[in-house]
Amino acid sequence: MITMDDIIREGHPTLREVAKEVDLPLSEEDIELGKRMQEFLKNSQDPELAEKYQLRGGVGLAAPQLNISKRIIAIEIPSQSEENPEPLLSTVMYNPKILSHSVQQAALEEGEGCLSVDRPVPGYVVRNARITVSYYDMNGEQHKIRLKHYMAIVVQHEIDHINGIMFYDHINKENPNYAPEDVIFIQ
Ligand SMILES: CNC(=O)c1cccc(C)c1Nc1nc(N2CCN(c3ccccc3Cl)CC2)nc(N2CSC[C@H]2C(=O)NC)n1
Ligand code: NI
Repeated sequence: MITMDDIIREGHPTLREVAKEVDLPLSEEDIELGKRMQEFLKNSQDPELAEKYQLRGGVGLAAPQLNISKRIIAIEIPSQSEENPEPLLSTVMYNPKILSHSVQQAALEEGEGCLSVDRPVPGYVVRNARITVSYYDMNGEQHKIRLKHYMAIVVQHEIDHINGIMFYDHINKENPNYAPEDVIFIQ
């Protein structure tokens, strides 16, 4: 199983590379990697397993964070309500691509954290509020989905990783708490 020891930290050159597209049809290896990335996220959200294996909680993970420079990201966003246990978004995206996005922007009110960054970096990470993403799933099916707010932010954070971009690259140097007038703040 993937643990924090497998996750490379800022300063490692792979985090600044543009990752390579994966070949289709997907190889067994790439399918297995996707499954392991998703399993890590689920484990990281389980209080007992996170404690037992000292995992930091995450809702997204990109292959470059495992020192694998491939365009693969895993997203596991748990349900926010007790009634509906279904996760908000649970998928592995191969060769994800943002096809279009809103002019409207959004930012997490509390700033962003990253499993490859072992320090808090305060400031607003201003991103597109809504995006249309195409990707292949682990069965090789192509999808085109529209995401907004928290889900859109998480997917943009992970797609940044396969392009060698870190969340703090987006934080305004002069004023980390800068955000456009009409930004949507996400709790
Ligand atoms: C510096 N301030 C902060 O970190 C920060 C501080 C407060 C609130 C937010 C909202 C913050 N921000 C932030 N919190 C998260 N989590 C909250 C905890 N959660 C989680 C943890 C444990 C079990 C289950 C779960 Cl669900 C996992 C997800 N995740 C991200 N990001 C940025 S986009 C990719 C995503 C990611 O997975 N990062 C590792 N940012
Ligand atoms: Ni990250």
